[in-house]
Amino acid sequence: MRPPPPPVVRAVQRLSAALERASAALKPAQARFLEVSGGVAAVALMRAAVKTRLIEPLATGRKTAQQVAAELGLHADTVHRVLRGLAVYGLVRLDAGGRFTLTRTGRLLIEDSPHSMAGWIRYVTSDAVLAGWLRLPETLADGKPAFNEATGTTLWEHMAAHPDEEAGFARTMHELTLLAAPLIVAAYPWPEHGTVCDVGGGIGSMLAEVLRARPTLDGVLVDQAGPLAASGEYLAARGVGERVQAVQGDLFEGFEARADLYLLKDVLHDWDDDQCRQILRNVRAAAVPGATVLVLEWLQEQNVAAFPVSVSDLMMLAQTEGRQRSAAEHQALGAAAGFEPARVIDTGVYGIVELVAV
Ligand SMILES: C[S@@+](CC[C@H](N)C(=O)[O-])C[C@H]1O[C@@H](n2cnc3c(N)ncnc32)[C@H](O)[C@@H]1O
Repeated sequence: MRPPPPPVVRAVQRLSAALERASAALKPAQARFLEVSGGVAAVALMRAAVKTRLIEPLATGRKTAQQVAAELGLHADTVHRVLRGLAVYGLVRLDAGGRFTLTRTGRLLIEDSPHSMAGWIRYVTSDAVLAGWLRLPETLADGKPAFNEATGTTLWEHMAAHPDEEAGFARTMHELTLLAAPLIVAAYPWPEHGTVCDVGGGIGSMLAEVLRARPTLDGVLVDQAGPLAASGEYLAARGVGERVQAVQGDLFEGFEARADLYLLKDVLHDWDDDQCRQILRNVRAAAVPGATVLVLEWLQEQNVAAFPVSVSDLMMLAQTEGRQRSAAEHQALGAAAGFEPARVIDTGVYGIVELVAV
């Protein structure tokens, strides 16, 4: 039998086993940490790809970085490195011969492709939105709206003063709304007759899908001048232009729009509770008793961390005065403005919180 190792050797062995266990435990944590913090690179790469239309040459087939660079007049070595980075995030594929292929996710970066989300990347990486994110440390201390404090203006004033960004934002909302609209349309028992009014309805993306599903419904679209100006062409292209009345109105000053059903999709999440009550009071003032409001929002429970709703809540924190709320919170806001709660329908993406005017 071999003599036991001296105490100092046993101590070293114990220490090294402990270190090995610790490093085995730490490695996945470190890997996860780097993966999460690498998100900044993913967003920066997507922004560069949209701005230079980097992905578009790949729409016609597999290409090397040299071929992409030649088509776009870009720097070939940098194109290779950036496309290789995009491959890490699954937006393109890279083969051993140095050729890149577009993936279905990457295709969403192409302007004008079906379901393009290029506008979303433009918006979330715009200087103004980034200024809101960068102000978050101060907002943690004082709770003040990050965007407003960073830019000295609200998101909506900023949009009105920058028509290009306003059009880009409307397009972004349009892209996002089209993703969820089929689920929302399928989940709710829309009436056959009457009028649906989309309040803060942007260019009418949601309203158009409801009207297409119910050819005997009419529509009213309430929003500010910028989105309304773009709505005419869009609604006509969707074949519902003749059934929609556009009403330029302000959420806070009130508007005249008599309807059986009002939609508030991704509107209340932009505002604080007092502002939400004011908006709902103005909808109540426009409505008759018995009219229904559908609040269409991603629903956030206080103690549930979930994607995408909790990330959307942070976007609201960085960009607006609002937040994502639970169904019960929407019902409480509605009760303060003259609405009774009715059904809550989970579409799997959006919640539909039904409120009835009393
Ligand atoms: C987050 S977007 C939602 C757009 C649309 N409901 C959708 O889901 O695609 C908020 C909308 O509220 C509109 N809005 C913001 N402030 C407003 C105001 N004071 N009066 C009327 N509309 C306003 C914006 O123009 C924008 O279209």
